[in-house]
Amino acid sequence: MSPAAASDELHIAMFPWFAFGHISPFVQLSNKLALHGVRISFLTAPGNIPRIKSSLLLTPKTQIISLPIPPVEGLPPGLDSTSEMTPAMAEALKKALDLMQPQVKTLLSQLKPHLVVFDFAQYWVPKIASELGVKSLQFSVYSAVSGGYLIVPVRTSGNKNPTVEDLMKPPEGFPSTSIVSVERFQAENFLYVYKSFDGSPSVYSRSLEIIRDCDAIIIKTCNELEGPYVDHMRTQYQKQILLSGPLVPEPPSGQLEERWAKWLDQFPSKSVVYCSFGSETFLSDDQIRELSLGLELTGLPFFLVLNFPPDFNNKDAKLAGVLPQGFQERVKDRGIVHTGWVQQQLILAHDSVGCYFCHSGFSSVIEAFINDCQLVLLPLKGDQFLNSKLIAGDMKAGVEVNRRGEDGYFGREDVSDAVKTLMVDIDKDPCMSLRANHRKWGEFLQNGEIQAKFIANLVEELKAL
Ligand SMILES: O=c1ccn([C@@H]2O[C@H](COP(=O)(O)OP(=O)(O)O[C@H]3O[C@H](CO)[C@@H](O)[C@H](O)[C@H]3O)[C@@H](O)[C@H]2O)c(=O)[nH]1
Repeated sequence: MSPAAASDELHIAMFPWFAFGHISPFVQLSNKLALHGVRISFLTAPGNIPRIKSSLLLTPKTQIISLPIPPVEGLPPGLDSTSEMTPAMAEALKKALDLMQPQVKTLLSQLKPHLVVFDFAQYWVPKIASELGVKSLQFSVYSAVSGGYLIVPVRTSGNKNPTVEDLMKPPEGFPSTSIVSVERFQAENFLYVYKSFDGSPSVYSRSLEIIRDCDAIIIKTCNELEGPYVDHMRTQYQKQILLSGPLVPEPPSGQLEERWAKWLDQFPSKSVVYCSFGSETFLSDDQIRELSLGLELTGLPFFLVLNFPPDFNNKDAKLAGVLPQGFQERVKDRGIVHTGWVQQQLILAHDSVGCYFCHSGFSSVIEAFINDCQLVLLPLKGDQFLNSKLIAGDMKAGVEVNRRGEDGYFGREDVSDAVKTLMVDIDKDPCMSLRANHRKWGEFLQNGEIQAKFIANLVEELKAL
């Protein structure tokens, strides 16, 4: 009998990549497990602790453990999450993380958890954990469709990295769904997954080592959403794959900032387009111009959030400089443009907001479904392209902005057409059927009994490991 099965109380060490797009789903998973009496030790760099404290369910059985990042070249001290880092610094962070093996081993030997649940970057965790008799599980915060498209051993058969042409097509064995190919600009973006930086292993190499060495993989999805893709991963990985379900967030606590609540209150129910691109996705100046002019063309009220990579010091000045001339004056009665963090879940839950124009981040799209906000998708990198195909293609529950295949260019009309399909032409198809499908998925995700069952099953499976 494994130690976990021997005692009723499961103890899990959670160890996400130091990025909030990863930390948040780890927090959500921890919270749902904690409600089943699971003891949680949450490992992170010190600077992330205050924000984690605001969302992690703090019970007597939950603790947050500080893991200082060792100094490495290219990563200024004091930066603890990728939201503060340039892409080059985030690569240096992977190197720093790799240097943390002794520290993590000592910590695990003191904590003595039954399981350690870790992220894509820490490929060395399974080895350390098995030396200590601790089971290790990767938690993938990405969809199964993206994992199965990009991270399967056949992508490098013959030991060669895939080319753009290879990546335009699904890998061998990929299920027959609406995804038969991707555009060239998307495949070019996928090359990142296979690229090693300055001797540091690529995301793909790290992932393959994890698939080989860990005890099981948990994916943040369910069969209802991604059944064929989950089956495909099981066949390709030859590893136990557990599903956490989509981890639908609890209704957010707190109140929407008064200035935003007041502004939104003046518009009719479900009329406002909320447009934002998550925590680490940025648009180029040209894309911002076409997006903003496209929103203007729709004639609808909108709340646009635009962020910039961390190396921009004065973000408000950058924003003012990048918006088209006269734009803010022209739209002042019906448009807000903001840079910085917003209370996304509270905005989506506001009665006036009827549409979420977004990057297809896997948590963001779930938040749109449960808040009855129509989805207009402008995926900009990696898994987002595949999430968007899942929603707009397989599920037919949203619309993707039309783009030029070669370079991904989109114009203002493409933006406006996509929004109007869902927000203006509502008595015609395809809008009627898209909205019906969206509603169906929203109901599924809001069904508390179904969602609770995902976690109850997971807890049983974890105890049985
Ligand atoms: O101003 C903001 C921005 C984001 N959020 C929240 O942050 C989360 C963002 O989630 P998601 O869109 O899934 O993640 P990102 O961090 O934007 O995206 C990264 O992580 C995702 C996996 O979770 C991937 O799908 C994306 O490609 C990757 O860029 C959501 O809960 C949002 O509500 C806010 O509350 N306020």
